[in-house]
Amino acid sequence: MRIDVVSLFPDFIDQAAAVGVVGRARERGLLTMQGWNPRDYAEGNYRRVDDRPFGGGPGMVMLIEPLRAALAAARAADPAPVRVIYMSPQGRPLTQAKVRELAALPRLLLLCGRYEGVDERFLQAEIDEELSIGDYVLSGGELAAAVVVDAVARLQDGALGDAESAVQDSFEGDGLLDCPHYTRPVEHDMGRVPDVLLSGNHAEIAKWRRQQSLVRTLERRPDLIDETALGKADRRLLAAWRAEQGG
Ligand SMILES: NC(=O)c1ccc(N[C@@H]2CC[C@@H](O)C2)nc1
Repeated sequence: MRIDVVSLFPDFIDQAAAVGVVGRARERGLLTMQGWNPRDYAEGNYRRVDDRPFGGGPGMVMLIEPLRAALAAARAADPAPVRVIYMSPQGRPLTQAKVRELAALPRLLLLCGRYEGVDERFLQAEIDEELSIGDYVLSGGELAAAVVVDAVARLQDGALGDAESAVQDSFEGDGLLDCPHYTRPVEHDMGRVPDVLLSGNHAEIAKWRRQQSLVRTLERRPDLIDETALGKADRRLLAAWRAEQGG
């Protein structure tokens, strides 16, 4: 997968995507990235990339032309079709389902704004979709873009050592929250590892983990689960847990 990032701080993303799973995916050629700085395409000796907003008000707005030139250069760098995404609080919320959709594409281009944002005419003309990583305002789109890069990179085939671990994550596969995880030591002043995980009984371990995911999702994020839509096995696991709780 190729990801181009249009940003006034292209190195920012590069550093955020240089370590861990994403860094390894890039080393393995599973993901290639390139940054494009609109300032490199800005005219005049001040190389302006922003200007004052029509209608007044605080702050500055990013100019169309430097963005248009940077986007054109990025498009031309590779023949593959590209999905152009603008990161902003006005975008649709990023979900794991959307991440899976994006991870399957050959190319993404992430547009990162600064200041008060981008001239609306550019967005209307050039953007395929606008995405938000959450209902809060950041000083630039770069951190939001880095989130998209991380989420799609880890889903590239071969990115995670054990492909399984991508499936067990929260929101993976069935949209439930992840179960708890434990490692050595078995005994600790903070508590003991649940016996089922020490049993070697993989069927029981899988059931316990599923039950934990169901219970945690119901307790912490009931908005993510529709109990009436659960299968018989899941309903049985919940009933058993409630019985144990004396519920
Ligand atoms: N929640 C988000 O995904 C998000 C994205 C971008 C952002 N800030 C940039 C700065 C100016 C404008 O381009 C938007 N804030 C929040």
